[in-house]
Amino acid sequence: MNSKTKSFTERVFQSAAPIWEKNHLHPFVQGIGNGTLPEDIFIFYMKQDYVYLIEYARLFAMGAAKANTLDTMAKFSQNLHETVHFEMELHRQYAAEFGISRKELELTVPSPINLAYTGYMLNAAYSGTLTDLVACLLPCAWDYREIGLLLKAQNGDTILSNRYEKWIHMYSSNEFISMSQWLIELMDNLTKGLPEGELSRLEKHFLTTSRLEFLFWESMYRQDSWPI
Ligand SMILES: Cc1ncc(CO)c(N)n1
Repeated sequence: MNSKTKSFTERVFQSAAPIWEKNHLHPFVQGIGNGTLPEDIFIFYMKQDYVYLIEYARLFAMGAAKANTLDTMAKFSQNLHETVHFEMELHRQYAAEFGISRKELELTVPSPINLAYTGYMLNAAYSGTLTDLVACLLPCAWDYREIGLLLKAQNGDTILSNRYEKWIHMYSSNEFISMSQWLIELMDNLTKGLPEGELSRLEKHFLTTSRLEFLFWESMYRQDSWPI
C-alpha cells in the first residue's frame, strides 16, 4: 500500500504498533486485567490520572476553541463534558471506596512523567493547529480503548470478580469507543491531502505521546514522584 491509499490513522497505527504492544503487555495493564495489581499502586495511579485528566479535558476545550466547523466544536464540547462528568466520575468513585476525598484527588501534585506528558500536549496544542492537538490526543483515547477491549476479551467472566472491573468497563464502554472513533475519523479528515512534511510532524506527535503513555504506565507502576 502506498501513502496515497493509506489513511493517516492506518499509517500511525502501524508505526506505533511496537510501542502499543509494550503498553498492552505492561505488568500494570495486565495487573488491572487479572485483578492482581496491588491496591496501593492503583490508588497512586488514580490520583495521578485524575490530574492528568484535568489537562486532557482542557485539550478538548482548546479543540472546541480551534474547531473549524460548528459540528466539530459541538463534539469537542461533548467530549469535554463526558471526560469531566463521566470518565472522572470513575476516579471519584474509586477514591471514595479508598477513603480519598474529592479535594485530595484534585490537589494531587503531578509526577514528573505526568507533567512531561500533559506539558507536551499542551505545548503542541497552544502553539500548533487543531490537527497537532488531535495528533497528540489520539493515542490517549485510542490506546485506552484498545486496552479496555483487550482486557475484556482476555479475562472473560473473571472480570466480574475483579476489583478493577469498573475501570475495564469504562474503557470498553460504547461511550468511550465512540468518542475515540470520532477522533480517528476527525484525524483522517484533517490530514487528507496534507504534504508529507506535515504528516511526518503529526506522526512524530502521535509516536511521542504513545511513548509517553508507556512511560506513564511504567512510572505509575514504580510510583515515581519528585526525588527532591
Ligand atoms: C494517561 C492516560 N491516558 C489516556 C487516558 C484515557 O482517557 C487516561 N485516562 N489516562
